[in-house]
Amino acid sequence: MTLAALRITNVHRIRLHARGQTDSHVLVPLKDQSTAGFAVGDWVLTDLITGNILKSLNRKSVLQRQSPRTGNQPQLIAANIDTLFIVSSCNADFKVGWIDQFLAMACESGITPVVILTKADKVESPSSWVKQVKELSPDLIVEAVDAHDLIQIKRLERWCQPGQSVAMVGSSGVGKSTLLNTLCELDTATGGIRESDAQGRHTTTARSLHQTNAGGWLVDTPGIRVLHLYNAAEGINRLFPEITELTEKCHFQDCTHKSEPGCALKAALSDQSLDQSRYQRWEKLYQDSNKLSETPDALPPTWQKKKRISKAIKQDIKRLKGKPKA
Ligand SMILES: Nc1nc2c(ncn2[C@@H]2O[C@H](COP(=O)(O)OP(=O)(O)OP(=O)(O)O)[C@@H](O)[C@H]2O)c(=O)[nH]1
Ligand SMILES: [Zn+2]
Repeated sequence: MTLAALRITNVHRIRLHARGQTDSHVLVPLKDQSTAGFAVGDWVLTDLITGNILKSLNRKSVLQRQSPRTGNQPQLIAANIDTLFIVSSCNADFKVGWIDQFLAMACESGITPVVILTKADKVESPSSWVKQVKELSPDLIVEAVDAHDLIQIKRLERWCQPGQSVAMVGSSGVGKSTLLNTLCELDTATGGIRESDAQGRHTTTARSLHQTNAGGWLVDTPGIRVLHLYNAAEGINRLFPEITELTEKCHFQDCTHKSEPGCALKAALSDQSLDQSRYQRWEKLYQDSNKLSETPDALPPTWQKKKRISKAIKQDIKRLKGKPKA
């Protein structure tokens, strides 16, 4: 038996591609293993003689979404990732809700999010685009670049050093393949699996792991156009810490922040100590993450809870009635 730790570079329906120190391997999972259980970026202990995967090594992080096919099952996007490049462009209307979902997904997994705005060469003032994104979250890292420009792309290399792994997400046409080609010096033909779409445009279709010029790893994740968060309550909480803090002060532990008395969120909205737009973004993320979730992060009031609410209201009324008149 010759053992080696290999890193999964591509996941196909019946086989996996993996890389060792210097060579590439094709692995066929055993009968009790399914390729769906592996993610690009996974480390596997393999017997090089038989090609059998003996063990999947523990993941330090995992990016996953709700499977678009099976609903509430998780679908693995990538594993062992340190940084998530959320790619948008300076000449497209970037959708705040879309960026928020990826921010929550990164926060959930303990991955550093970095927003990359491509096509900075096509606009007069890239800084105004950067400012718009920075308004989403005070600590958010945002970089505006021309994805073709090797010198500008050097700014992204601090996340691509040896031992580091980056995953890249973004809608079609924002410049992910261009970034991949510049960061990894690939030519388009080897940059990924590309197919023509209905308009005859070339588009990348498979997730894959590539070594960057700086010595790290980059996972391209084409085809992630719709994202339904999977188990992202913790990520949403981390993204909106001031709202999380308020929800802990609500009178009812399972407050839905709709009509309950003693809701700290509603109080903060009415005295304007809570930013309305951040509240709306938080609410949208929660609603989206609960749409398909098997174990919703926030449940609607149950009959027990309604009963407790009406009891609390009755107690309040009684207390007020009992108060001596001033
Ligand atoms: N001027 C300019 N053009 C860019 C930049 N980034 C990408 N492009 C161009 O935009 C077009 C789409 O870029 P791609 O890199 O193929 O986009 P993609 O995100 O990989 O698209 P899919 O493969 O469909 O997911 C190409 O014609 C690129 O040359 C940039 O920073 N500046
Ligand atoms: Zn509340």
